[in-house]
Amino acid sequence: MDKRERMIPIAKPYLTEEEAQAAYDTILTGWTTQGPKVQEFEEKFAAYTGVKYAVAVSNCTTALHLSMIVAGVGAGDEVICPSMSYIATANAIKYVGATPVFAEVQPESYNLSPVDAEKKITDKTKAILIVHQIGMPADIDAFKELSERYNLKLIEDAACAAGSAYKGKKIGSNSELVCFSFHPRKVISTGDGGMITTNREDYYRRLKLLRQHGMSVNDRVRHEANKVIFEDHVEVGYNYRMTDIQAAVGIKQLEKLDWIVSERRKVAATYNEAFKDLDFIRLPSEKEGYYSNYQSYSIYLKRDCPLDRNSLMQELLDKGIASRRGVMTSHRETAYKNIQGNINLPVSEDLQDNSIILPLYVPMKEDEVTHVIDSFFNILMAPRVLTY
Ligand SMILES: C[C@H]1O[C@H](OP(=O)(O)OP(=O)(O)OC[C@H]2O[C@@H](n3cnc4c(=O)[nH]c(N)nc43)[C@H](O)[C@@H]2O)[C@@H](O)[C@@H](O)[C@@H]1N
Ligand SMILES: O=C(O)CCC(=O)C(=O)O
Repeated sequence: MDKRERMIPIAKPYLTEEEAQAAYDTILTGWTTQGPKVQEFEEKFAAYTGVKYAVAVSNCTTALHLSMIVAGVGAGDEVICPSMSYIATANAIKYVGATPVFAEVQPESYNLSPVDAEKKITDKTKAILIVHQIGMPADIDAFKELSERYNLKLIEDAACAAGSAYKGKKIGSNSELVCFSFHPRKVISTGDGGMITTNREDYYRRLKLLRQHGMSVNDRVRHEANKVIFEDHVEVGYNYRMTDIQAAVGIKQLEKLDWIVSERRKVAATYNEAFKDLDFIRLPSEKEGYYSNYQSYSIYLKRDCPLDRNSLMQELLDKGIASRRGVMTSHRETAYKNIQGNINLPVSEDLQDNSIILPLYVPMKEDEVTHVIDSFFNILMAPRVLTY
């Protein structure tokens, strides 16, 4: 066995023979791009999240882009969002010519702070884009109240949050536009893929048009028609379709979602229990009413942690354990660094620099979990020569 095979990876999608068979069967039907499987996946996803409509797209980045358009965000507008998110969050705002205005996150949850978000509101603000970072729901009620008070649109980037819940309701049903990802680093995967959930029929209709070139009568309808029908392209749209092959996989993944989340939560609980007495770290915590799918398990290393974050990552890697740095901040990426002048986000920067994400996937064997825990202790508790 070479070293890569022995490695404990950061993540692994839970894909089985069942998903492979579903993709195989779909290929043999001869209808491979957006068609009946996409429709079935949408209906099942809408039922799962408790909304009227779901629209499948190629990934969560395109879901966010289309959501910006239907929410009416455009050139000259500002959208408040966390910098601490995968760069796709900010990019979707840029795609429509608007400006992402980065606000701080709360250190315990890695999620947008309603207090700082309110400070960033100007007369150009059109929307707030909240992110349920690494699967932990953001403070949705506070943002609903804020967006109502200032007459702003509220959009949810739930890329990481399929299967998470807020005050007893699945993420997806709490606001007008909620965007999901099925990238392989997420809890369920269709290879790549995305979904938008909404209760608004007008949004639903426009999203369906926009994802397929603004086509008034789609190919499937024309295919099945026994009368000649011609389509019109009613506005400039996009090719943001999900394929039927992906949707067939998604249907099988959705059936497993609650089970996958419960398995992920068991691993998170084992980590929490093992590390609970280490004073120099802060563990993830769920407030009352918040239910995380633990898309990632992130630990914050406090000032008195015996080892810096990057050295800890390297020593874990030397023991065959992959880890990742804390969630990135967009304002420190080259693409955003210079466009909005000096941005001061000390909490986000500190979290990015001093957090570490540990492996978590399904099925994670008991000896793998134990190896991560033991290695974490051995590395951090090893006697060290003090260099100061
Ligand atoms: C939430 C964010 O998480 C991810 O950031 P990250 O730094 O934690 O993880 P990444 O290194 O990008 O995740 C890739 C890891 O996810 C696992 N993986 C397993 N299968 C795949 C795959 O097919 N494609 C990719 N890209 N990754 C796959 C592997 O362990 C691989 O190393 C990013 O992929 C972002 O795209 C994502 N939004
Ligand atoms: O592009 C990526 O690496 C991840 C972004 C994502 O999750 C998505 O667009 O669905």
